[in-house]
Amino acid sequence: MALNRPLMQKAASEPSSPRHRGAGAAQLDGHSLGLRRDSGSSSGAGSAACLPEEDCMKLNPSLLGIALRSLLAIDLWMSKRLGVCATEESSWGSARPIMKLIEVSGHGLPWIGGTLYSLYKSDSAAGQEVLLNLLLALILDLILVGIVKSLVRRRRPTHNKMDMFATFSVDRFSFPSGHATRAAMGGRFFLNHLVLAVPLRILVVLWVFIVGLSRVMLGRHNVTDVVCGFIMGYLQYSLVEYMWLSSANLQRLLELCRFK
Ligand SMILES: CC(C)=CCC/C(C)=C/CC/C(C)=C/COP(=O)(O)O
Repeated sequence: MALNRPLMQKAASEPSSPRHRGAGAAQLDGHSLGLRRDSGSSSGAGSAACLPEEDCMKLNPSLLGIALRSLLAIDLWMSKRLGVCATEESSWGSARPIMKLIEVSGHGLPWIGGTLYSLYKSDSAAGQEVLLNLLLALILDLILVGIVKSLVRRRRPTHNKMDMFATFSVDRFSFPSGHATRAAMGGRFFLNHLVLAVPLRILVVLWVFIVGLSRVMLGRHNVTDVVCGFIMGYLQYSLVEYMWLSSANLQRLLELCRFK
């Protein structure tokens, strides 16, 4: 294989090689993932034709790459079509105020504020334990979503009107949807820690899905941002359960803080 190495090195050093694209190309969107055909053909069919079969396979798009690109193309197309409340002038523009109300119901501010207020009002040890764990879960969610958003750096859909209230700078990015992670995690939290009648349990599940759908309808997110947000929020809840702080441990933690 020594004979092929210079050729392989040449191919790898082509500017059109994904490895050599700038930082902007790390952004996960339709453009950077090559929905357009590459204009530079030197690393394409032309040079691939000169290589032995196994090297050709390395340069040709893999099945996984094609599947990913197709999924992204479908995602962008579906998200654009579903973004019917993106502006007042959109086809369902009159439903925008109700969508924004749903947006507020999944925002971090009322969730964290509501939990702090309930904690202040709570006079039972069991209630305080649940609320403190919910507060920690909400903070963990903000941190994890912030980290993933700043790593993936996917831009929000072009049809989104950036008029959200109380956002962090990472919220200019869209993957994953913070509302979706919070809704999925908060929904699971409610279902597991509140004794709710069946109609209310159904309402919680419906609310989770409506929050997710409203993100796409408002044009804030692509479908995959929301689906992955749901998965991430679901898993975050499992992590919270795993790291659950009992009231005895919380007491010890508070004493430790007081001691310091
Ligand atoms: C008490 C305190 C510091 C709360 C911060 C809550 C806050 C500003 C959270 C950000 C929520 C937000 C705008 C998330 C973005 O959601 P996407 O679904 O658009 O990703």
